[in-house]
Amino acid sequence: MTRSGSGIDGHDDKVRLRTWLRERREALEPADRAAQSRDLARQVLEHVGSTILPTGEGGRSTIAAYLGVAPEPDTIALLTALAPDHDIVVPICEPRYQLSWAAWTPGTPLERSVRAPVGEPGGRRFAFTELTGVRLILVPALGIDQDGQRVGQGGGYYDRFLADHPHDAPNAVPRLGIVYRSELLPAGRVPARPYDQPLHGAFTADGLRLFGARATPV
Ligand SMILES: Nc1nc2c(c(=O)[nH]1)N(C=O)[C@@H](CNc1ccc(C(=O)N[C@@H](CCC(=O)O)C(=O)O)cc1)CN2
Ligand SMILES: Nc1ncnc2c1ncn2[C@@H]1O[C@H](COP(=O)(O)OP(=O)(O)OP(=O)(O)O)[C@@H](O)[C@H]1O
Repeated sequence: MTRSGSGIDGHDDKVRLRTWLRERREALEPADRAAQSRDLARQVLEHVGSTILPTGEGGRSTIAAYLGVAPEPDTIALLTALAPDHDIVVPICEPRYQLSWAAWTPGTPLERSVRAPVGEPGGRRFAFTELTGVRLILVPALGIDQDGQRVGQGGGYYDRFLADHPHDAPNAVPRLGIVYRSELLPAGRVPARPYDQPLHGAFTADGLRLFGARATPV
C-alpha cells in the first residue's frame, strides 16, 4: 500500500517523513551542523535573556532541556551557558514511553539510556509535576511545521509528555522546538492526530518562529 495517508491516521506518511528527515539531517556537513548549533545556542540565549525569562522576574527558573546527540544540534554549549542562571533538567526514558527528569550541570556524568541512544544523568529522577519553576521546555525534533506539529525519533516519548501538559492550558509552559534551518517545514506538512500537541514555536539558527496564538510575543 503506497497511497498517501494510508493507515488510519497518516502514520505511514509520518514514517516516510521521519526517514526523509533523518537522511537529510545525516547528509548535513558536520561543519554546517556545528555552525548552526552555535547560532541556535546564541538565538536561544538571546530569547531566554529577553522575552522568555526576563531576569529578575520571580526567582530562579528551571529549563526542561535535552542533551543533543549527533547528528542532532549540539545543545551542550547552550546548556553550559544557561546553567549558571537556571536549573537545567534533562529527560530520562522510562518504561511505557514515559519521561522523567534529572538535574544536569556541566560535567554531570552520563550513562547511555537502556531505552534509546541518548545519554542520561544517573542521579535522582523527578516526575515533571515535581519540578518547580519550569519556565521553558526545549523539545528535540527532526522536523517542525508552521502549525507547530513535530516529527520526533518515533518513540512517542515527547508526544505523550506534551499530551499530558496541553499547550493551551492556563499557564502552559512555552514548549519550543530546536531544528536545523531546513527542518522548519510548511504548514500541514506533518500529519497530526487529535492528541498531538502543537509546539508554541521553534528555534533555528535564524531565530525563534512562533506559531498560532503564540505568534504574538511569549
Ligand atoms: N537528545 C535527545 N534526547 C531524547 C530524545 C531525543 O529525541 N533526543 N527523545 C525524544 O523522544 C527521547 C529518547 N527517544 C529516542 C528514541 C529513538 C531514538 C533513535 O535514534 N532511534 C533510532 C535508533 C535506535 C537504536 O539504534 O538504538 C531508530 O529508531 O532507528 C532516539 C531517541 C528522550 N531523550
Ligand atoms: N499521547 C499519546 N498517547 C498514546 N500513544 C501515543 C501518544 N502520542 C504518540 N503515541 C504513540 O507513540 C508512537 C510514536 O509516535 P510518533 O510517531 O508521533 O513519535 P514522535 O513524535 O516522532 O517521537 P518522540 O515524541 O519520541 O520524539 C506511535 O505509535 C503513537 O501512536
